[in-house]
Amino acid sequence: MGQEGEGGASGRGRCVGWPALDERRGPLQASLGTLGQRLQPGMADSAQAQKLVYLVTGGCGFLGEHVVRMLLQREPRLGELRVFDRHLGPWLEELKTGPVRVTAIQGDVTEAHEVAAAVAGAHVVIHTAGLVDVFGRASPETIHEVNVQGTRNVIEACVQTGTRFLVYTSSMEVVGPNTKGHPFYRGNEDTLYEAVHRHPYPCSKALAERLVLEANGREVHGGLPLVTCALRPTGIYGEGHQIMRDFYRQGLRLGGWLFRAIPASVEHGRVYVGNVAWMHVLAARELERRAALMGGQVYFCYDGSPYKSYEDFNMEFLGPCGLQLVGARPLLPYWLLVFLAALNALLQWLLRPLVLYAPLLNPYTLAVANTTFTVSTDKAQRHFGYEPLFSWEDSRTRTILWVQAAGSSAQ
Ligand SMILES: NC(=O)C1=CN([C@@H]2O[C@H](COP(=O)(O)OP(=O)(O)OC[C@H]3O[C@@H](n4cnc5c(N)ncnc54)[C@H](O)[C@@H]3O)[C@@H](O)[C@H]2O)C=CC1
Ligand SMILES: CC(C)CCC[C@@H](C)[C@H]1CC[C@H]2[C@@H]3[C@H](O)CC4=CC(=O)CC[C@]4(C)[C@H]3CC[C@]12C
Repeated sequence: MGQEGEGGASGRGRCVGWPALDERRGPLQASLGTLGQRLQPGMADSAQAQKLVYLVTGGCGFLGEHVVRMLLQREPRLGELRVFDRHLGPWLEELKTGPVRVTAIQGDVTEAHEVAAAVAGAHVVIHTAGLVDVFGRASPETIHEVNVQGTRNVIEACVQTGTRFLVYTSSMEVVGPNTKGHPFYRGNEDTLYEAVHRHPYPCSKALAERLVLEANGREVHGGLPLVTCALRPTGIYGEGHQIMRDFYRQGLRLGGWLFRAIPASVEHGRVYVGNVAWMHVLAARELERRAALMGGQVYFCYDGSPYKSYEDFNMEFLGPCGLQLVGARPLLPYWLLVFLAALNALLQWLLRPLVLYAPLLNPYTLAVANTTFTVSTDKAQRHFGYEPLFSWEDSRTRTILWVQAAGSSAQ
């Protein structure tokens, strides 16, 4: 961790039941061979400084696609854009006809040699690839492998190949909500908070974030220091948000009604995907010039989206699409929700040998949705000039248009 954030909302909490980082070192060192000798990129030290090679891992995901498009629109020094993902999207083809060279790389972050090959020669890596699973679809081991070992592979690839700038997509979940349900009200990067994780997803994000921050300053091939930072978005919404689309479809199936489950007074932080992408592009752009300030730092990522409960916030989009949220108060008592969430968890465990049962409601998602967690900070603005690119009105309109289109099609 850098100068700021010591002892605060640092994400250095405990991961209950998980091994310490050092116990899971990967074989990357051995598998890299001579890759490190191919290039020694640095953004300001060559005649080619104007044209940069960017790599976006997870570039075909919800956030990744927005980062890719944002880079193409807003990074004038972009010479080549490498998009690395386990599943490449067909939309990439249309980008290949533009002025910037776009290279699609199908690969797996858990495969060290695939990561190293993609990283070699890149000036900047934006590492968004991750397994986002809070519903029990994937095993804890798989989540750890992708999110922690995958991140370790990215770091080692940077070190071995001489890539100096790494921006990591972390999550507000590395801080909380914690397992005790403590509220985090308009907190910032230094707010004291007891981060205790039990769920594999926040655990993995916290461990990965720590790896990234500790890698800041490591000597990369060629002798220069690695510069890293981590961005912690709150709950992301916008075009491509599958859970929003699922709520919309569920509401349509229920005749246009959704039923309140969470008190309106519980605030849940949300941020528009376009602004998250913009913050990544800005952070990546400024990392070299402001290495001493930004290196090893974490930044919460949020914008002017209103502070509301998870359901009331969704209604900002689903309401104009014709849905109604029934009830000024939760229709079911909280103890019953807790019971149902526990029942779902039990059923998931019992049915696992036969079928994957992974409903939205489980003890973890209930705790997250039912605990106030919002941020308010100007650290990203002070350190690298982040201001949201999209106003709340723009973000809302864009999201509504997408929900309307996605809800009625098979997108
Ligand atoms: N969705 C949200 O509300 C938030 C997401 N985040 C973080 O943002 C990042 C992106 O998340 P989303 O776009 O929401 O998820 P997503 O699932 O839409 O995107 C993740 C991408 O990573 C790729 N990926 C997964 N495993 C891979 C592997 N082994 N090798 C290569 N690629 C792999 C997937 O194919 C996918 O395209 C993640 O790191 C997540 O932890 C952080 C805060 C909030
Ligand atoms: C009626 C139920 C209790 C409503 C369930 C809603 C949940 C599915 C979602 C409520 C909050 C969401 C999470 C939150 O926005 C923060 C996140 C950050 C990430 O890094 C990944 C996604 C997520 C964990 C997000 C997942 C869905 C919710 C739990």
